[in-house]
Amino acid sequence: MKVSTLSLRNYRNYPAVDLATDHRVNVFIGQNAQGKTNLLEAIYMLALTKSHRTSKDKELIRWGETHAVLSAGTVRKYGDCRLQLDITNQGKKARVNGLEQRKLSEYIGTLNVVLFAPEDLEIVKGSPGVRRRFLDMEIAQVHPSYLHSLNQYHKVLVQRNNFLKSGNAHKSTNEPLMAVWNEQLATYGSKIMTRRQGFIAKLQTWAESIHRGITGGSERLEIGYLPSVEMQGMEEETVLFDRFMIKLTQAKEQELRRGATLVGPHRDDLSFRINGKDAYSFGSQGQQRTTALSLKLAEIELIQQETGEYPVLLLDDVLSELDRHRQTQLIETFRSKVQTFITTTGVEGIRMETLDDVKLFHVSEGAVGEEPS
Ligand SMILES: Nc1ncnc2c1ncn2[C@@H]1O[C@H](COP(=O)(O)OP(=O)(O)OP(=O)(O)O)[C@@H](O)[C@H]1O
Repeated sequence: MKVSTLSLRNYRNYPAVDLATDHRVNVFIGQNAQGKTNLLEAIYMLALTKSHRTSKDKELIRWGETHAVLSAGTVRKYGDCRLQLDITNQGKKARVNGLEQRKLSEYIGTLNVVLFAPEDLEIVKGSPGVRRRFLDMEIAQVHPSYLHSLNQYHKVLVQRNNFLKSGNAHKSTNEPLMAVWNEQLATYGSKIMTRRQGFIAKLQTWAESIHRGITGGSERLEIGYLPSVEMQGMEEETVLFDRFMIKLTQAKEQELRRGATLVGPHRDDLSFRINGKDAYSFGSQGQQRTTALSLKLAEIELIQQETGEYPVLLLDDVLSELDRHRQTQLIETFRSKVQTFITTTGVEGIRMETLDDVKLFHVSEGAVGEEPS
């Protein structure tokens, strides 16, 4: 999979830019705050219809404007595609080859990307919410129905939480209403959890072998799923549903007291262990960074396995943070098979001689100049 052209209109600090990006490696070079990450964010938006930096779409529209448009030409195994995303204060609309997509959740997956940025360290070091977001974004790219379950689950969760908070949930006359929400919560919740469990099992296989390669065989990475409803091995959705319902019954009194839903995938977490030790508590900064890198490289392979095509790799200012060995490992991975977009303040850290088909773009104050190839 490849992005061959990229156009931005009134996006972040870009009034208008049109780029030919039909190269294996595209490098955006520029000083700080010139708009390099904005370009990667635009590609990420075209893939996932969400920014990796903000949940407020308003921030993406150029100041003083009301409408931003992103578009890209993509080259895929089964034909080329023209993608377009319109962003206004009222919402977003996606088009594929000019045809408006009924639902954004059905559009996601048309372009697959893997982004690796300094903030990814937070997947290991940060709060459980960061890890759940990582899981959700990655699974949604390869399983569009996952996003549907997630959206439905959150709708039920909000209603159920409001009800628990209101104090009306104590009344026995309201029990039938609670029973309906419990069933919906367990239905969508068990779908989400079985998907997460399957995804993590596959991610583990890839990440463990990649991590071993990066560390020269000295470290064994294990990824664990910590679901809020106990799972025994690979679970059937129906078995999990029953257990979810039992857990909700058991938690009833506590939920009424606390005024919140205490069971379900909104409380899931992930664990990372290096040679048997928890990377969150005991990992060095370098080990945590390598763990995040292994996860991202594993995702590349996993997307290929699930979709039959390699995703586009977006590297936001990360090469300079890696030592020579890890940098080489990263470059070797994407060199032959993955189209890559890199942002950097200078090319000194990048061993250009190891790359072929590279294009340099100079980014300055919302304008992009192409260096002749
Ligand atoms: N909605 C917006 N409208 C106009 N300009 C914006 C908007 N949002 C952000 N910017 C501008 O975009 C610039 C930041 O761009 P970006 O984050 O891509 O920087 P960068 O080149 O990646 O920098 P660094 O190397 O520091 O990460 C800033 O100058 C900021 O003021």
